[in-house]
Amino acid sequence: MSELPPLREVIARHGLAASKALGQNFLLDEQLLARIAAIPGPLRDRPVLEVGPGPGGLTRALLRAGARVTAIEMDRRCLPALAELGEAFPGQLTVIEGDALKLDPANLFSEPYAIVANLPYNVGTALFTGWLSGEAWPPRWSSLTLMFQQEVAQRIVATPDSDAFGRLAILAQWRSHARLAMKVHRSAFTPPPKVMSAIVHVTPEEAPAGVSMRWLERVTEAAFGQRRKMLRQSLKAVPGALKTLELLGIDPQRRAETLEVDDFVAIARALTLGG
Ligand SMILES: C[S@@+](CC[C@H](N)C(=O)[O-])C[C@H]1O[C@@H](n2cnc3c(N)ncnc32)[C@H](O)[C@@H]1O
Repeated sequence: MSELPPLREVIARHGLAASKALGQNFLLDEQLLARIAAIPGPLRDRPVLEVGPGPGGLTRALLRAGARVTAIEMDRRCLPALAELGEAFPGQLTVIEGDALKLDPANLFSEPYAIVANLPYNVGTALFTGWLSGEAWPPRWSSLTLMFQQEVAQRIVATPDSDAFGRLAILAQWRSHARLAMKVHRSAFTPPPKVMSAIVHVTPEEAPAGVSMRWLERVTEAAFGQRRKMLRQSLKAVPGALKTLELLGIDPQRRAETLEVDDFVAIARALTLGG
């Protein structure tokens, strides 16, 4: 294991007081960071995209695991600390200064890459939905290992018949496997956020044939936009949807959250076929 200065020292030496505006809550416990870096599986010589490395705690864990890391960070104050880290792991770390919301990571890699990130809540959710929403499948990434507020993580892995089940679960599960990999107590962060966090791990699976993402989104948006209503009401505005329920034998008196992910896929497939 490379000898590196403790993260607290790196933060103090580079004046990296956590910025609220940038959603900075740093992880400093190196054992915890090593466990997070192990979630994607063996990383030796594997390309990894890390979004929001900050002072580099998770980054050093990924580098120690042998990954070839490309890291995107928008806080330029962190760049000297990350440059030092790069020197300790020659040839393993590339740092890009920028806003991950404005960059297409696929352009940075020539082979499948694992994405790992501990991001501010709003940025994490926006990137997550973007990475899962492309029509092209499988995606260029091989897995997502992302920290969320625990409540959001639970919505991503939710199963039917629960309040947490909705658009996010369907987006994450209809052609991927999503699991809650680790809960992280708020006290693990500096400074501690108000709520608990959890890490979700997502791997792509084969996409069901004949389903367009656009139709799936349209149906789930309508169905969960009025989640307390029966489907015959909530899906009224989606052309062909009520007829499709009848053809598939889905009772229109049911509410969206009682349907399986596969039911939404079947509805979207019929609508995709119909136009
Ligand atoms: C919650 S901190 C985590 C830092 C570090 N990965 C850790 O685990 O200790 C989030 C990091 O993401 C960076 N960040 C926030 N928004 C970003 C964006 N749109 N693009 C790239 N980095 C961003 C912040 O500057 C910060 O360093």
